[in-house]
Amino acid sequence: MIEDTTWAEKTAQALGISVDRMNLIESYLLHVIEANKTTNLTRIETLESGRMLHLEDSLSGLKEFNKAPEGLYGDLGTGGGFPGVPLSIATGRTVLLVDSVKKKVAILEDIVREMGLSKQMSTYGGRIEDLATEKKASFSVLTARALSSLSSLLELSSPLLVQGGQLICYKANVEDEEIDHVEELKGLLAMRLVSDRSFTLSDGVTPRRILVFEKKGYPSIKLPRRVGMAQKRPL
Ligand SMILES: C[S@@+](CC[C@H](N)C(=O)[O-])C[C@H]1O[C@@H](n2cnc3c(N)ncnc32)[C@H](O)[C@@H]1O
Repeated sequence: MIEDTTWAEKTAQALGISVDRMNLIESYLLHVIEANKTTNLTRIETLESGRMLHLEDSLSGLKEFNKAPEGLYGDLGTGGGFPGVPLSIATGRTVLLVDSVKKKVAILEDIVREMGLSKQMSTYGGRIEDLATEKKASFSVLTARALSSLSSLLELSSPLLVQGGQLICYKANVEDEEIDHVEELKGLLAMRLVSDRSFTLSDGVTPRRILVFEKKGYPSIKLPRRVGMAQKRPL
């Protein structure tokens, strides 16, 4: 119990957020771990590993997130709500949690309601490509962790973003070829790399790379392509 308090306090201080918000973020993780006993939301099952691999990791992009333009925020392929829920609680920014698996989204909806966070968080149970048709050029910031290759992420995000809107990608190791490839797709997708930061999580070994892309101009192909194409047949 004493150790739990210390973790939330230490993390809150390191990140410059209030202890109350950090406690709420940790409480969300506990809800996810509980729900995970009956439905597969995440492969992470313990509080200790969840603190690092879900909470610390989700919040590791705060620096980039805080610089993103004001406006609608969406977490693409949110799964158990990461990084969307921790980022939303930490900053007070409203979020749309997007995932194609309706069962997962229904559980997130329940947790969010139970925690009294429904005003700040809503869900979309469907594919990103369909959201792009329904809410074209509506988002100022998007996040994506453990979702797809960079080229697929840029293709899925471009039609959703307003001009100057940003996509924050949480990646592990990225090959130079993948970066070169998205450079080549810059004109086609109207998405350009604006920041790139690499580090390890607090265990000293888990690699993390945060890449931020900005929408500038208009894609030279019609987006979204047919549902599934961006991930099955990346450009
Ligand atoms: C590996 S999980 C990552 C979950 C979470 N972002 C995390 O880092 O813990 C990827 C999630 O993306 C969702 N997903 C994949 N492709 C999608 C698409 N085209 N539209 C909506 N959701 C998608 C999957 O259902 C899955 O829940």
